[in-house]
Amino acid sequence: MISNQNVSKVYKMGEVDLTVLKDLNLQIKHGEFVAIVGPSGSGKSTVLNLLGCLDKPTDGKIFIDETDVTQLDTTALANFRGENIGFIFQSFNLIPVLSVYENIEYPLIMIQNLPEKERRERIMTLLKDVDMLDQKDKFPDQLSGGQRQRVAIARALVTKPKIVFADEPTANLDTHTSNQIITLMRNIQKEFNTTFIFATHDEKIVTAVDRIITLVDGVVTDDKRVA
Ligand SMILES: Nc1ncnc2c1ncn2[C@@H]1O[C@H](COP(=O)(O)OP(=O)(O)OP(=O)(O)O)[C@@H](O)[C@H]1O
Repeated sequence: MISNQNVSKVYKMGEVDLTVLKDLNLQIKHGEFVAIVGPSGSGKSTVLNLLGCLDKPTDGKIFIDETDVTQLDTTALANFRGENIGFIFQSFNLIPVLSVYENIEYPLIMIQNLPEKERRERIMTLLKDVDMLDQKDKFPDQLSGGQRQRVAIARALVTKPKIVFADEPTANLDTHTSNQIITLMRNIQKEFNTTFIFATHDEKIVTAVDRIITLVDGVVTDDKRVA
């Protein structure tokens, strides 16, 4: 369960304070498939960055299960992120000099001390799941947008995270490929009870999720279950 209490975020812009989130109180259970929607600049990415432990709130508390992540120092936060959280971005963020296989392997080498055999098994299973086994030795610039995003999804899942945050994961993809990617994430959610939290403008994602949280000017104005 992700739960936060009175979370706010203020960015300091020189002399000016820009408040982008006010008194956020959200609870998201394990296995939920949730979209955060709202106009550009409403604070969606900020919420993802805070709940995803990439950034700290100015005020308030964020619990992921029993851990108050706002109390962790930078190293502890990075370790917590590595063990519990995966990220998918609209720009894929693959490492250009690494092959598909190596891109997926990267978080395991960075974070977890897994034996080579288990590492290989996990990567090969995921390559099959995202239907990229025959592309495993290619480099990112030799792939289509949809293929890159499938690699990014495999990379986000290789550490077996409890929660995946996806910031506009379909923004650079055509309709058909977007639908494939959404179905892939839905299947993973069902199989592993992985929580997926999207920040998106994409109607295809909005119609696929179970819950829609609307943000306007840093405030939740609507939170509804749709499935
Ligand atoms: N590091 C930062 N420093 C200062 N202001 C920031 C920073 N990051 C975001 N902002 C501002 O905070 C507000 C919310 O930004 P955020 O990216 O969370 O919105 P969003 O809803 O995800 O927008 P979009 O749909 O365009 O991606 C915006 O006004 C933005 O300019």
